Amino acid sequence: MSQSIATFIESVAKKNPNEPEFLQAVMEVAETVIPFIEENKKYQNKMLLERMVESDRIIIFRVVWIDDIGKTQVNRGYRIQMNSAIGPYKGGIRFHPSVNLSILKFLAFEQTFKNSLTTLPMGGGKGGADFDPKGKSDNEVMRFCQAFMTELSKHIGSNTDVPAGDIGVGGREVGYMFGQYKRLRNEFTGVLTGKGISFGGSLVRPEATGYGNVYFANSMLVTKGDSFSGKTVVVSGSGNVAQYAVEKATQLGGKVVTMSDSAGYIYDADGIDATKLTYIMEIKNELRGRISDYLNKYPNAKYFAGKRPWEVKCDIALPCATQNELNQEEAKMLVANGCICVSEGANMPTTPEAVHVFQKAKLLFAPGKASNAGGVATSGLEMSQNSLRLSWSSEEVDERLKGIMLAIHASCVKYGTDQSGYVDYVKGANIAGFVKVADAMLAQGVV
Ligand SMILES: NC(=O)C1=CN([C@@H]2O[C@H](COP(=O)(O)OP(=O)(O)OC[C@H]3O[C@@H](n4cnc5c(N)ncnc54)[C@H](O)[C@@H]3O)[C@@H](O)[C@H]2O)C=CC1
Ligand SMILES: O=C(O)CCC(=O)C(=O)O
Repeated sequence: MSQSIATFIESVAKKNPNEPEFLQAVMEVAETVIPFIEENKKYQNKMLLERMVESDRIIIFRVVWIDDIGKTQVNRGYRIQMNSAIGPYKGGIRFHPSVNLSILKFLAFEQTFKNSLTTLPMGGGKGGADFDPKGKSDNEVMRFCQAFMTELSKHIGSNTDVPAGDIGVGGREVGYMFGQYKRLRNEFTGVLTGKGISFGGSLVRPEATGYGNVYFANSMLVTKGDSFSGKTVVVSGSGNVAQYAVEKATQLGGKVVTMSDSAGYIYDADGIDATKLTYIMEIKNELRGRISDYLNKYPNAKYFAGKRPWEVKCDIALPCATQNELNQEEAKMLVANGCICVSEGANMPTTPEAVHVFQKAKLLFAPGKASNAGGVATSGLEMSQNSLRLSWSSEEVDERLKGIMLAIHASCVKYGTDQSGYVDYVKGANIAGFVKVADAMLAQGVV
């Protein structure tokens, strides 16, 4: 690590103590962006990266609600408004007991670069609460969402900050939050994305992150004259992103053999086809059960409690669950087993040591800020449709999504190709994301 990177990281660490995830995300960007700044006079001595690691503002608030047995519950809510240089803050809301400032700052920082890559005018933000929707009734989730939005509504708006879903926040939660915003503000507006189709949602938004990840992985494979056809694919997670990654990978001719949740993974040697995936969607989206329930209907599959799927031999790996879910040992296992492509559906699922393993082995490796950008890009398309008061067909949205993923791939190739022809997609995504935000910040003066 160069002296300038070390000094920068040291100062960020000092100002942001006890925030390991945030520091990890900043370090990964600094490693590639600081050398780029040093080569480009235009970006020098403007403190651009120093400004980008400081949030525009952070809102932290109390969320009080009453559970089904009449007990008062208290949670902590957050919204990080990270950077609005290129558009209104945009990024999801996460409800998970692990939510804290470090995790949300890492996500908001990543989101700024990701949104820049989408080609659409969206700044970076992220929010959430340490609320655990698991085991809660529908009414409890609704009361929590209403209490959360009662405070959040003061800080967001269709031209200011437009939240959406993330872990623990899907169509149900977005619906409850939208209803409360409308009630408080008497305003029917595109203040959230991921809405239901009957009240301003976009077709293909639920599918977009998973589909987009597979489109991106496919673009990487195409650079090697390859495709998904006949490939064995290992997927982690079984939520929104994982489900649609499995659907698209299967449609493109891949055989997906694993899915997981925080308790373990299932391995189905015959492949998780469309019928089996419908069952997983029922387990996860309606019954809100565990991935192990898959064996109730498909007893030939195996369940590995407390384990992650990276030990399974595969050609392509799609980590779609959560941050730091794929470590150095697991990366070595994937490489040793002949994996050729890893494309992140989740945000920062691969630890920095694991990323280095993939890059050293010259694998096709895509960082989430590029490969999972299809979700927020389609949220951007939802915002456009809301502004136009129109709704586009599935085909039209999917075509635009494909076009955006191709454009992101091209940007990564432009900024990430080294002299040997190897594409460092991490470097490419970081620099391409940085350039657009930095240019806008320079044009807007010292703010
Ligand atoms: N929903 C979206 O449009 C986007 C989501 N992402 C990222 O994708 C990832 C998954 O998000 P969603 O599918 O939306 O959430 P979800 O709530 O629908 O699913 C989350 C999945 O991760 C698993 N999970 C959670 N914590 C875990 C842990 N500690 N260990 C193992 N598995 C765990 C859950 O069991 C579930 O399968 C997250 O990193 C999120 O930030 C990224 C871009 C957009
Ligand atoms: O669609 C959005 O605004 C949120 C997507 C998101 O949270 C993400 O890209 O991580």
